[in-house]
Amino acid sequence: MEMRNDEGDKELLHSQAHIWNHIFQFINSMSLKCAIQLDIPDIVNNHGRPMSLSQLVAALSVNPSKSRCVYRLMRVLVHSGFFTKEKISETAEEEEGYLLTPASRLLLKDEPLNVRPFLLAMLDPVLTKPWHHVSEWFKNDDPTPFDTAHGRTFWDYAGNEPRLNHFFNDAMASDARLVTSLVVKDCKGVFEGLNSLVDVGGGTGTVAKAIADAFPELECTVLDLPHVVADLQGSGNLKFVGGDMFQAIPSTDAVLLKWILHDWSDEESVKILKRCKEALPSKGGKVIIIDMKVENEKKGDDDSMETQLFFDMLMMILVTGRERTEKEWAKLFADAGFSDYKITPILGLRPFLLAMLDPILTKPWHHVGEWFPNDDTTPFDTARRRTFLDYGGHELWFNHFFNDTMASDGQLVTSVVVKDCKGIFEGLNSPVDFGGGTGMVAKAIADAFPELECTVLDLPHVVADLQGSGNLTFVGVTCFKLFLLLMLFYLR
Ligand SMILES: C[S@@+](CC[C@H](N)C(=O)[O-])C[C@H]1O[C@@H](n2cnc3c(N)ncnc32)[C@H](O)[C@@H]1O
Repeated sequence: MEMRNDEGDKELLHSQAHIWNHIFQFINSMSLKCAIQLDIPDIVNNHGRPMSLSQLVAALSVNPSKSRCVYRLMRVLVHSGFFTKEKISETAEEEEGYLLTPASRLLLKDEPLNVRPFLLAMLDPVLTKPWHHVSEWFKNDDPTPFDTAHGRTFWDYAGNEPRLNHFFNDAMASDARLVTSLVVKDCKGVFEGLNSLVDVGGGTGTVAKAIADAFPELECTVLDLPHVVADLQGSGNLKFVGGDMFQAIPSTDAVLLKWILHDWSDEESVKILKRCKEALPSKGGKVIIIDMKVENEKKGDDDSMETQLFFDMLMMILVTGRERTEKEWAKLFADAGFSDYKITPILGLRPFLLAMLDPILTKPWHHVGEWFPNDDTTPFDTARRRTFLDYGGHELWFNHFFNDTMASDGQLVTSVVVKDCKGIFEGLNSPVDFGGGTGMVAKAIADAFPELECTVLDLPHVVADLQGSGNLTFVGVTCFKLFLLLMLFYLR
C-alpha cells in the first residue's frame, strides 16, 4: 500500500468530506421542503420575536415522539442560512430563539414574491424521479430523462395529469411575479409605442396581467396550450387563447417569450422564433425575451455560477432545452432571420430589489414620524438603535447582503461606464474608488485599463477578506481616516 505523508492524509480526509457533502446535498433541499410543509417560516414569523425550541415544538403540534427531532431539523436549517438564533433574554431558561433570515422571508405564505410554489414543484417526486434515470438516458435514445422515467414528454404529462399542470403553473406564476415587478418598473420603455402584445407560453397570465394593468392602452394576449388556459377568463385589455406556438402565433406588434426558449433545443427554438417573426408587422415589431444568459467564465459569486449550471442541467433533465451564452443566443436570432438584438441585464437587479424590500431596510420607514421630533441622526438609528454603517460592521449577514446589492448595481453601471465613457479614464495613473465596496466597479475598470493602478478604499469590515491582484488594491479605513485620505489625495 502506498505510504502517505501528513499532507496526503489531510488531502484524503478533505476529499472524503468533499464527497460526503456532495452526496448529502439533497438533505439541504429536503429539510427545506419539510420546513415549508410544516409551515415553520410562517410560525416563526407570526411569533414576532425570537422563538424558543419549546415554543416552536408546541406550535408545530408534532407527534410527541418526534419533539426532540425538531431541534435537529432546525440545526440544519440554521446551518444552511434559513434561520438565525438570537438570545431571548439573559434570565430565560432557554436562552436562544429562532428568527427568519432574508431567504426564509421569501418562503412566507403572505410574501407577495414568495417562491414556495417553485420549491414544492421542483422537489415533487414527479420532477425528482427523472434524476435517477440520467445515466440510463445517456445510453438510450429518449429525448429526456423525464421521458425515460415517465414514458412521455414533460408537456404531454402536464397535459394529462391535472396535479402536475396545476403545481407547475403555480411555480411559474411565483417566479413571474418576482420578475414582472422588475420588468414593469425598470423596462417601461420596452412597451412604449406598442398597441398589441402576445405572451407566448404565458402560462396562467401572471406576467401578461401585470403588463396589461401597467399599460392599459396595450392589447395583451396570452397564448398557451389548451389545457393551461382552459378555465381562464380574460378581462379588459387581456385575453387568453389556447393554441400551439409551433403552429401559429396571433398577429401582434410584439411577442413576449419568458422562460420559453430555454425549454427547447436550438432547432425547436429557431422554429418558435420564425413563428414569432411571421406574427410581427414587417417593420417595427419586436420579440421580447426574458431568459438567462450564461457566462462563459466564472464572473460574480459562486452561487450565481451554480444557479446557471443547475438550471442548464434542469433543462436537460425535464425538457429538451438548455441555458445559452450570448454567442449561442446570437446564433439563434440570426438563424431565425432576425438582423439585430439588444441585451438588457435586468435580473442582475434581483439582489437590489430584495435588499430594498428586506425588513431591515423597510423597518426605518415606519419610524420616520417618531424620528422627526427626536434627535437621532436617521430613522435607521431610531429603528435599530445604531447607525447603518455600524449595523453593517457588526452583522456579518447584513454586511454581505448589502455588499452583494451594491455589487449587483455596480455590475450594471460599470458595463455602461467602461463601454461608453472610456475618455474619463484616459491620461490617469491611479484612480481611487472611495467607498468602492467589494470592488466590482474598480475591478472592471482595472481589467479594462491595465495601465491604471486602481485602489478601493472602504471600511475595514467591507474589505477584510478581499485580495487585490495585478493593478487592483484594497485598503480598509475608518470613516474619519477615509475623510483625511480624501483630503490628502485631493491636495497631492
Ligand atoms: C417554463 S413555462 C413559462 C411560463 C411563463 N412564460 C412564465 O415565465 O411564467 C413554459 C410555458 O410554455 C407553455 N408551452 C409549452 N409548449 C407550448 C406550445 N407548443 N405552445 C404554446 N405554449 C406552450 C407551457 O404550457 C408553459 O406554460
